[in-house]
Amino acid sequence: MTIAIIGAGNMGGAVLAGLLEAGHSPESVIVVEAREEQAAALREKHGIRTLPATDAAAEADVVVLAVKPYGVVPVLQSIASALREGTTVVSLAAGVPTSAMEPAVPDGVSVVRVMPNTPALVGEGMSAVAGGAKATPEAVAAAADLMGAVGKVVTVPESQIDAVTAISGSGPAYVFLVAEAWIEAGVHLGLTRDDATTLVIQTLTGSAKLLESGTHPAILREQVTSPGGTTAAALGALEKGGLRAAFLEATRAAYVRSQELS
Ligand SMILES: NC(=O)C1=CN([C@@H]2O[C@H](COP(=O)(O)OP(=O)(O)OC[C@H]3O[C@@H](n4cnc5c(N)ncnc54)[C@H](O)[C@@H]3O)[C@@H](O)[C@H]2O)C=CC1
Ligand SMILES: O=C(O)[C@@H]1CCC=N1
Repeated sequence: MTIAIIGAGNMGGAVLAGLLEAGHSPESVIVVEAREEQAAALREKHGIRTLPATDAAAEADVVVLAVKPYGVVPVLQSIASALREGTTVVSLAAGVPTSAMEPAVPDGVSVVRVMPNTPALVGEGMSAVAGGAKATPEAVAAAADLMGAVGKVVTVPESQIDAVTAISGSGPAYVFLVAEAWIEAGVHLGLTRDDATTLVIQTLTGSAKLLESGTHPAILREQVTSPGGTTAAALGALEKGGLRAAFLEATRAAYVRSQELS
């Protein structure tokens, strides 16, 4: 199977690295990248080919679109005549519905929309996959397989992609903001910035692993919370500060913004 990646920045670059790591041969992956310096660096690092978009599209069984959202439809229009029947187009772009992409491709080409997130850069991504109206089940499965190279995958109806964007697409930024605030809080308490950073990152990593064990978050939280103790004092302050309400509001804002962008 030949995979063409159009746009090898953060997301496209992560998918490229994940595919090669998962055992795809460099000969089976073609990159289309507007920045020649980046294209040359990827050729050098991975031994892959870079080609003009139409040449890559003509060879590909799967075309991954990882350009900025405004570039998606123009790129599809520019490669449409080169796409063969049976090709799958997988778009990673936020806010571009399959209904906007499907008119740009010939009949017999499946369009699948994916919402990934940046931990894909380290093989720990979370992607949701949604097939367009004309996508075959095989095409949806191929997209899920592709994103499986850089993390976990769920399949959802496209109507839920805005909610996915609000939860996992934008989600890493929520964690990074919390980490930033938490580290600064440690510095306020007199820790060195290095120590505070180590304490926070390892606490996040260890807690994420405990969550992965499948125990409900409320039970894990109770295990940390002695009656009348330090955690109870901190949690009381977080509740008073409106943490839960802030999460509801934040994700609602991302959801609404995702709908607006579409
Ligand atoms: N960064 C994020 O957290 C997420 C990004 N996405 C989506 O992924 C897509 C890519 O985002 P990033 O990787 O962050 O952007 P980026 O700016 O890092 O990468 C885009 C790449 O496409 C290249 N490019 C632009 N036009 C091109 C063209 N016509 N032909 C070939 N290459 C072209 C650019 O040179 C650049 O390397 C966007 O549509 C975004 O909505 C989706 C979910 C999360
Ligand atoms: O902020 C954004 O619009 C994109 C979508 C999900 C993550 N980044």
